Amino acid sequence: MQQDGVLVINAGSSSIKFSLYLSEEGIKPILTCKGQVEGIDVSPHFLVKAPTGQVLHERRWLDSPDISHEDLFKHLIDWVEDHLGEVRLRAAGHRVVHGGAVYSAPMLITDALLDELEELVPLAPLHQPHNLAPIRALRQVHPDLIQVACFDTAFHRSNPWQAQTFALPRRLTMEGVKRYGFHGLSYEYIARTLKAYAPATARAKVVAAHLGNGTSMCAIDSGKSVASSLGFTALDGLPMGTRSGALDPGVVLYLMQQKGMSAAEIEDLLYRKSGLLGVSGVSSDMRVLLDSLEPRAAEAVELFVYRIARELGSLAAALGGLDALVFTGGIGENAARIRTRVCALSQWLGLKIDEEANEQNAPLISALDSRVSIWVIPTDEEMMIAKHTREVLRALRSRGEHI
Ligand SMILES: Nc1ncnc2c1ncn2[C@@H]1O[C@H](COP(=O)(O)OP(=O)(O)O)[C@@H](O)[C@H]1O
Ligand SMILES: CC(=O)OP(=O)(O)O
Ligand SMILES: [Mg+2]
Repeated sequence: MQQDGVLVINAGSSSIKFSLYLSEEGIKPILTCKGQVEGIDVSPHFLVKAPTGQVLHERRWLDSPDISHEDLFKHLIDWVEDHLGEVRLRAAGHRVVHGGAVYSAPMLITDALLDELEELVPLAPLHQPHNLAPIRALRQVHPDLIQVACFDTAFHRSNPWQAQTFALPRRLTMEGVKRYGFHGLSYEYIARTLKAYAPATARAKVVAAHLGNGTSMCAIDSGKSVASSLGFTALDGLPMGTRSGALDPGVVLYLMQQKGMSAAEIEDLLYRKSGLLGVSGVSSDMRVLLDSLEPRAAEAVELFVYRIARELGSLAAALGGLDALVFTGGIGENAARIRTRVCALSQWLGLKIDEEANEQNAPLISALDSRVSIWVIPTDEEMMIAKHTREVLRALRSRGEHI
């Protein structure tokens, strides 16, 4: 029997992730396989797994920094098409990092929308071009395929105006120079999953920490985002793998006026050469830093942890209290040492970790007498994209469109 499929694409700066879901009306999307090309620009590695963890396909391009995102995406899509079997591709859902001031819900992709999203490339140079390229590539080979953009900024549109506004002249705010926040698909998934684990906690005051290559934190009140650490661009807030996080804007003026740096050079410095990489001089990869004996690697880790603990205080203030902290993202889900350090610096807020549960990355890692509950929840941005894409399909069908 032929089944309908939804392809989900989450294209990042150094990886392209995909998932293929079966999509039957009234039934939760069923995952059939999940894959990713990692290490783009160094030595790409393509790996596809079944939900059981069984490896379905693997290929490496050793020392091939020249192979482009486009070539790798083509390889990925060829593999998907060869393995669709009885599945008829109904739609493709994409993570698009920046939705700007206008888009606060998943959108059906049209040429006009693509052009508008293209204008936001300067606000997310590490992500937006790679988010849009697979959409364009798929439109070329499958012009009739329904494609849906799911925005990382959308979940934060519930923020009160104070959380969205910079203290700049109003005309700039009116132009859209304001805080958008990112990692929204991840936070939406965390809010939903916490509701399943602990419904009363999910209705309370929660801070979620998405600690990955991109890192941010979000204050969630009764399931809604009220503040987050990322801003106009995905450069604000915490130090990240290669991004600086929040800076005194005077640093940018100094770099321009005293050092004569161009906008492109400053962009390169702040997006690609700063953060954990810049401070350690060793790596942007937390695993490497945690294993390193280099003192500057330890300092980079300590700065990362210090800034997370400070941000937690700030977001607790935005919430007017704190009932739960959730760790997610590659670092948040796996690095017990980082969680221990953050919680140790946050004892004053009523956090007390259970070290044994923490070592096991257990969902609930707080001690019984911790006032604030502490959780580790693996995120699933792809699942949220599949869900939103099905909702758009359903809306199109209910408008009588033949799809
Ligand atoms: N076991 C682990 N211990 C410490 N850090 C880890 C571990 N596994 C992954 N990480 C870190 O997670 C980060 C990548 O996070 P991830 O969320 O996968 O990134 P992306 O933002 O690219 O999706 C890297 O810094 C990596 O070192
Ligand atoms: C917005 C952002 O930083 O995303 P990522 O974690 O995928 O880099
Ligand atoms: Mg990520």
